[in-house]
Amino acid sequence: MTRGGRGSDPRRGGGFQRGGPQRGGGQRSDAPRDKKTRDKPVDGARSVALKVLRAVRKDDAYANLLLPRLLRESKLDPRDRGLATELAYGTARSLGLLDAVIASAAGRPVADIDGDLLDVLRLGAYQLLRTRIGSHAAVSTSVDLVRAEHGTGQAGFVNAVLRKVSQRDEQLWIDALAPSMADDMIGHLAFAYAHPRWIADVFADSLGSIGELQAALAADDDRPIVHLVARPGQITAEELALISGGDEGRYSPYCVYLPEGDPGSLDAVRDGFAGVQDEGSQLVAVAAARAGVGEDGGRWLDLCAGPGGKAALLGSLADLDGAHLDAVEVSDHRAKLIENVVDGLPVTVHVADGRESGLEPGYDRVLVDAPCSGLGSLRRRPEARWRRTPEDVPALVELQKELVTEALRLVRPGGVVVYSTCSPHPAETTAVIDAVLAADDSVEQVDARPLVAGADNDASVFGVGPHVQLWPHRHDTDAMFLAVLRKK
Ligand SMILES: C[S@@+](CC[C@H](N)C(=O)[O-])C[C@H]1O[C@@H](n2cnc3c(N)ncnc32)[C@H](O)[C@@H]1O
Repeated sequence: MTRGGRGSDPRRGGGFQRGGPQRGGGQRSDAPRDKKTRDKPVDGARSVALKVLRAVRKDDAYANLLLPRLLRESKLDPRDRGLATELAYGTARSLGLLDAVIASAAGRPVADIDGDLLDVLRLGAYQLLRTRIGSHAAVSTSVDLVRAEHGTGQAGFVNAVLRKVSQRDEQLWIDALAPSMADDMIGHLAFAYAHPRWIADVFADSLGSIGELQAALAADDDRPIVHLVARPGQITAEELALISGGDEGRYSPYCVYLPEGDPGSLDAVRDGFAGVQDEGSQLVAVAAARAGVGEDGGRWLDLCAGPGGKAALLGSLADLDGAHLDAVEVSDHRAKLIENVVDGLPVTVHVADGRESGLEPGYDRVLVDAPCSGLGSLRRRPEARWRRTPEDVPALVELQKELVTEALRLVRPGGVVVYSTCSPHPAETTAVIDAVLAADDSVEQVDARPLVAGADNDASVFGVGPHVQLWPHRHDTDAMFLAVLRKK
């Protein structure tokens, strides 16, 4: 490992002011690099992870969309692909914790560190604090990445900061930097499990106990296994489990858990008999298809349908039932994505605002899978927790209420509206339902639990009802919320 020049090793005590490296380090340098250092090969898995982190920071990229493309284009072997995935997603999830540690080790706020160097520091700090990768490998590969792009001076800065980070393990850094449990339990857990404080507050409001909050935050940090949906009428979950080597789901009759392997390599997925879909999302579509409506006239509606996961499942069920699904989506691009997944099904896609779709009332079943903060799928969207802000929520709540109100106008008496969010935020879930029920006495809420429990489960695994709030730590699903409303 290169030591990075005079005074860059914090354990030797030289070159640091107030516990941090020299002020000059970490700022962009245009100094020419010599060919020898520039050409030193860098680690392939870490390069891919770094590209993802950089695109997330600079271009607002989505890690879970970009990484699979970069992996396909790379020549990495399966082991290195796994490492790149762990490093890109793990680092993107842990940013708040990593930045606090880096700022302390560097002796300056991360906002004062060059963004490109900060990406490398985050990647290195993640390896040091949250993986079993040895500190020598974590530091030296980070130094190589910087040297290849920026030359020896900046590499020295990164070397110095990471060596300082490596002097404590994660728990010691948490002890040093997080609020104490005695003073601020939620603040402590938010820091330790790398969640913004406001999200930990929201989860605490919804869960009501510190023990459960800790379990929920920890579950967001676990890498979730892939859930497959077996499209009804095309393949059964039993068959899909057999050919994929997975296990049938606990709640959804169409779900298969795929603990390992690339779902894209399965013929059933390539041929459209199966898809990737969280079991919680499947249950929303299942509830919409199962809810009692008396005689079903076969007019079904999905009012917020893009990119089409639930529309594809509902469309398959509609096909088996002799029904037809109208799928509304405001975004042209996302409407095209729906078209791709409902090909051959009795589904018509409409590009329209769900609040004024122009569709005729009289639907038997309407699904409102509303645009929301997405706080329920943080484990599947690594960087999302650091992008969302509490200020995003009020406008979403307004839109959610307007969409349910319109859905209730479009449903016939005796028909049902299923309202769902991929968020456990009480403002987006129970408060929306309470407001709708208070405003319209022609609407009643139906117990959603028996609709999702399946034959083998007691409805009480979904709480006290009448709505269902799923959680990763309780149900191994995304934290989907669903409520079923019937027009009297
Ligand atoms: C949570 S996503 C729906 C996910 C979808 N049901 C699925 O399973 O794939 C919400 C969708 O609503 C769309 N949307 C947002 N505002 C809308 C509006 N006013 N009318 C209709 N769709 C809207 C968004 O573009 C987004 O595609």
